[in-house]
Amino acid sequence: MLRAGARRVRCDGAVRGERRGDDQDHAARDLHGLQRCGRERGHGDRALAHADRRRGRCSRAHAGLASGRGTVTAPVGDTLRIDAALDRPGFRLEVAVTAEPDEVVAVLGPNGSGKSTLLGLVSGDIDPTDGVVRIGAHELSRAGERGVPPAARGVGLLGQRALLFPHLSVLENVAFGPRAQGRRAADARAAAAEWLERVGLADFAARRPSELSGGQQQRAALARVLAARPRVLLLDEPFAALDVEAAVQMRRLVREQRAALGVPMLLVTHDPVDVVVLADRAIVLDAGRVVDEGSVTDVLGAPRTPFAAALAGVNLLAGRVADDGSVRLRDGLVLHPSLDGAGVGAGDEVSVSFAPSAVRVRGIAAGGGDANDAGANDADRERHDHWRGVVSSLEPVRGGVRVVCDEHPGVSADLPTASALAQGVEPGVVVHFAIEVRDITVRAERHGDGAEQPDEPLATTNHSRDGSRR
Ligand SMILES: Nc1ncnc2c1ncn2[C@@H]1O[C@H](COP(=O)(O)OP(=O)(O)OP(=O)(O)O)[C@@H](O)[C@H]1O
Repeated sequence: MLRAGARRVRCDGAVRGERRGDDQDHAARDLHGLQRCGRERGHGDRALAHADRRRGRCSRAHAGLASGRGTVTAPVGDTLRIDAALDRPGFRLEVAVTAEPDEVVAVLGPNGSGKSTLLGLVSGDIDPTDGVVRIGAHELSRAGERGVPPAARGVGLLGQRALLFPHLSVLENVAFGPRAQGRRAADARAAAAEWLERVGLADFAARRPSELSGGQQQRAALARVLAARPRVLLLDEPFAALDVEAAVQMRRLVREQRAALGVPMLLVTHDPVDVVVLADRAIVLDAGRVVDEGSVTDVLGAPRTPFAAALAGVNLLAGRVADDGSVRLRDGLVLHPSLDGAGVGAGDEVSVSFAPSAVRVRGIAAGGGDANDAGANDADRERHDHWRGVVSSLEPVRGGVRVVCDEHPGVSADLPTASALAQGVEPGVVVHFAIEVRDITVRAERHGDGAEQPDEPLATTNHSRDGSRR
């Protein structure tokens, strides 16, 4: 069946998981090699030669997304659905994740939480132990059955390293996908030239990858993936190895292309900037389970998990709503945030989050007087929460210092370096903290869904940016 406007994709049973012929397997391996490997010198030449021979022998042999006779509909614009589990010794990934067409879902989580395993289920590197992976109505894999081979899935993968074929020109690298899919050399080159134009590399088409900067190589890799017209795009920390400027350009490029692509995308990253710039939704994995999911604003703005809090650079603390509507944190600090919309009442356990930069820090004048409190009127007290503490640590953060006090070790507060110096904020001194209550977010604490329950206040400094726990 063909649907108007849908991209026609050769199937021959591939997307139904049926056995395919040798020619197709060759082509599939070639394209998969293109997307995943590119390491082996000579692989690209051999693969191109395969593609050429294949065309001569069998005009119906296509890899991945080629169109041709006997095609079935596999439209761009299908939803990716992963409702599957994978067992390994000591680890089980069990997830239900969907990504709509034109939606970027950020996959977040600490090291070893299962992010790569999730991508592997989609790319076909790993078969599920239970469940199914689908694009639209097409099953890519089902537990216990032979899945669609990786290269026939129409899944594009852009990783940290460009992995271009070193001995091919940039143009030939990008043309590789269309050629492996059975397009004529002239067409494939024309398509490659168009993609190079789109990624701003038109003038570099004749160069070898080694003659490009890291950022340019990654742009060429993006062009190569997109020239293969994927139905799903997997982005596995694609900007992590780039310098700041190149990463900015690549993010912009991916953002520009995503609308044109109209395919579901999974983005694995440890960088909150990637999430904010590119993602529509985020899921947080921990020990193989989805422990939080929602809009980026929800997941990073009002995090439920220590990992998301660390990624977003916010304080995340556990507490309980008191009878008077205040929130008593486990370390004894009492705050008065609005509970509107949080769906919680007296006695409920909650997560409280706020940015360290939202906390004002003032040194207390010698003699114990508290300048802030002294000046605070009733209206001010209603708008702010105040507390004092003895500074236990100072650590540098961009543009300033992060202050933690003995009494509330889960609460970080940031202030400009000049301000810290001027006020004599240093370890051992007593300081005054204040926060506007409107800057505090409260969410109902979840129970029974596998979410990590913080039993201590969890400081933003407990996790490194790469997700490892310190
Ligand atoms: N090939 C493998 N064989 C056995 N166990 C594996 C294999 N690959 C990963 N694992 C284990 O599976 C679990 C999930 O690993 P995975 O690579 O998916 O995590 P991740 O979230 O991608 O981590 P990172 O952020 O470090 O890349 C870990 O416990 C890991 O040790």
